[in-house]
Amino acid sequence: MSVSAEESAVKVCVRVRPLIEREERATAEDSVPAPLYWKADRKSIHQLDDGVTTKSFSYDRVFSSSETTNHLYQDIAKPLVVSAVEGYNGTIFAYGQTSSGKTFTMMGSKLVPGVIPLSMEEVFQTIQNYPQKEFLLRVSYMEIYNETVTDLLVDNWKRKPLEVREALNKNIYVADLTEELVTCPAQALSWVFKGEKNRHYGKTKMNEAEQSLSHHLQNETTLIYTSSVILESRERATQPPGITLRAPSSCPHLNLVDLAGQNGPAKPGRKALALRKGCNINRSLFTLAQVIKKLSDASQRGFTNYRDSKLTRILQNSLGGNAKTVIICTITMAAPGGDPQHPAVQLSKRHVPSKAASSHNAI
Ligand SMILES: Nc1ncnc2c1ncn2[C@@H]1O[C@H](COP(=O)(O)OP(=O)(O)OP(=O)(O)O)[C@@H](O)[C@H]1O
Repeated sequence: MSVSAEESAVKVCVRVRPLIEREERATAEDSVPAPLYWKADRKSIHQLDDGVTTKSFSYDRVFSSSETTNHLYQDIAKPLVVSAVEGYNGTIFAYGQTSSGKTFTMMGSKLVPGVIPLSMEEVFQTIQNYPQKEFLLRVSYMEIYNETVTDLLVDNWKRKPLEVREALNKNIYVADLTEELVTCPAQALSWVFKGEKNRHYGKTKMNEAEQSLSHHLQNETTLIYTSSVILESRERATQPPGITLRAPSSCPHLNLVDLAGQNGPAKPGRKALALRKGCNINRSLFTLAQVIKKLSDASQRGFTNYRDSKLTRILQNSLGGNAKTVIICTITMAAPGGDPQHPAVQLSKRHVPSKAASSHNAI
């Protein structure tokens, strides 16, 4: 089975989150609105300098701040989840600066479920449409921290670095990664919650005031989290009793990945180790951005070196080939966009120095 040529196997989207209270005013005492650094339309975002568009970046889709998670899910994630049940590998990435809405989009809350719980429900609902197949569903949850892979479904004291290996059939796998058998969405989600709880929050040598912004700063050293649903299936045997003729099984992976916020340039107080970690964060994200660009843009040819980082090596079978990929860049209009390392800038399909850009209808 292969992804049909007319539909692109990689979709790059942007999700704009609504402004939060602290962004709505220029300063705490001020009633003046904070400046906006971006505007958006259905397929592009535009960098603003003093309200004037300076550059525009295009994507498969831009979701405005008024579009719900469910809307985003139905539009770009559901087709990929359904394909995973049908046998394609699939990966959904959330990528964005700290506090840009990755967790809101991927995990959501009880009231507004995110892409992960919605996908779990979908998987179990969709397999009902295939009574001729038997499914064996498993969940894993790993962390890539400083280019080291660990299993977040095992207790802290038992955790050790895991090796990435290649099987005889050329499939890449993480040796000894726990895969828990699941039989309903709630059970699958409970393993994801366990993995979330075991996340690694590194501490940086920032000053007290910075530490107090802990939720944001923790992400300076929070890296890459991948929860996967492994959808092993085979046709039910229809032979008379006593004859065992088993059809070959298919075993696609549905990977749901939370990528670290971008790690900015060196800040005072950060020591050498933290800097090395920064390089490794950037290695994974840089290599991923290169791979995504090559896969999503037919004009970008050449050898794709998946081996350049742990993330792309592990996801090698799920990127390109028999696979579908969606990447959701979360942004806020209130964060400056001039940095070429900005996630949305790194992953844009194309950017145009703007004149034409200002003629787009903003959303
Ligand atoms: N689309 C949205 N609609 C409404 N609120 C949102 C949306 N996206 C994010 N938020 C809110 O913005 C805040 C930051 O979002 P969130 O925690 O998801 O960001 P994050 O990128 O996961 O941050 P961090 O990297 O620090 O973990 C939260 O209070 C969240 O509820």
